[in-house]
Amino acid sequence: MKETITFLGAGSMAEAIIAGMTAKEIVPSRQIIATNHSNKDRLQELEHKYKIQTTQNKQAAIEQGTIIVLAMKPKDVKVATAEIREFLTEDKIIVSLLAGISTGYMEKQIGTNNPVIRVMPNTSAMIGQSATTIASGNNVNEEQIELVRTLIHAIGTTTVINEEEMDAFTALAGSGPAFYYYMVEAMEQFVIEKGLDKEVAKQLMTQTLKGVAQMLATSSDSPKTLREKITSPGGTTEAGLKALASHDFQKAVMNCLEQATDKSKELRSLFEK
Ligand SMILES: NC(=O)C1=CN([C@@H]2O[C@H](COP(=O)(O)OP(=O)(O)OC[C@H]3O[C@@H](n4cnc5c(N)ncnc54)[C@H](OP(=O)(O)O)[C@@H]3O)[C@@H](O)[C@H]2O)C=CC1
Ligand SMILES: O=C(O)[C@@H]1CCC=N1
Repeated sequence: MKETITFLGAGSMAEAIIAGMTAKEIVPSRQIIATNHSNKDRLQELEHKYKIQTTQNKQAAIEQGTIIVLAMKPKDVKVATAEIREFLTEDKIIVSLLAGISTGYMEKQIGTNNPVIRVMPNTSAMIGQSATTIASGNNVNEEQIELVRTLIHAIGTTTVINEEEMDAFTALAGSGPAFYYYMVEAMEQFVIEKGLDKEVAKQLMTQTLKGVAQMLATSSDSPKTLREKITSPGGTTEAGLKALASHDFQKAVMNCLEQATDKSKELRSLFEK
């Protein structure tokens, strides 16, 4: 691919995408540029690790990039876009990773007719396993969305959605890995309390999770049926599930997703002023 990709922001998500893209060699490493607010050490770390280019000169970073990835926190978007506006020629595609922030706001904030595509990846991009959703703004054509899809495909699956669905999909897939990790952390506590071998337990837990993911992806059974096939009457699974139900597990999970979805909306209302 001939594109040059500039990351404005060099934190966790930028690194996960850079790691995924460089591993797949979708673009040569030297065609990836990263810049940030002020952390020079971080830029050096990324340059060293992924052989990409880094710079503190935002003008140079933007001028060289054909695809500009906004990878700062929503709270920093106003300052960040103001800093680059004058260097944005209209041929550049803007990809926004920002949770909650709409393409409409981005278009207004940038104040040009640049195409804006909103992308919600997750940190599994690092190993090419992100479940990424994409929604396009007003100035985007099919070719541009396909280009970004191809690029994002290097970090996992890509699904084009309506922008109204983005808040809920941010909860499910953008934040989603953290919710699964949280469950594994609880299992780790159990492993510690029982004095089990941590390495053995880790291997068993990760293989179990991989198996579950594969079953969900390939089986024609619903999650409920899959669960029921494990649950012998009067058995161990039933005992465990009863304990989860007694702590309102389902309610807790639904509430977790509801709160994450609402926060995405709240970010929009907070920063889109
Ligand atoms: N982490 C995740 O799992 C996911 C994150 N996202 C989205 O990605 C975005 C980044 O998140 P994450 O990587 O976790 O955040 P981090 O806090 O890890 O990184 C933020 C980066 O933004 C940089 N930055 C701040 N201000 C500016 C500026 N004015 N110009 C250029 N760079 C700037 C920071 O630079 P410095 O260090 O120098 O201050 C830092 O490199 C967020 O909007 C988030 O919603 C989306 C999906 C998943
Ligand atoms: O927590 C956040 O706001 C970001 C967006 C999705 C995952 N991390």
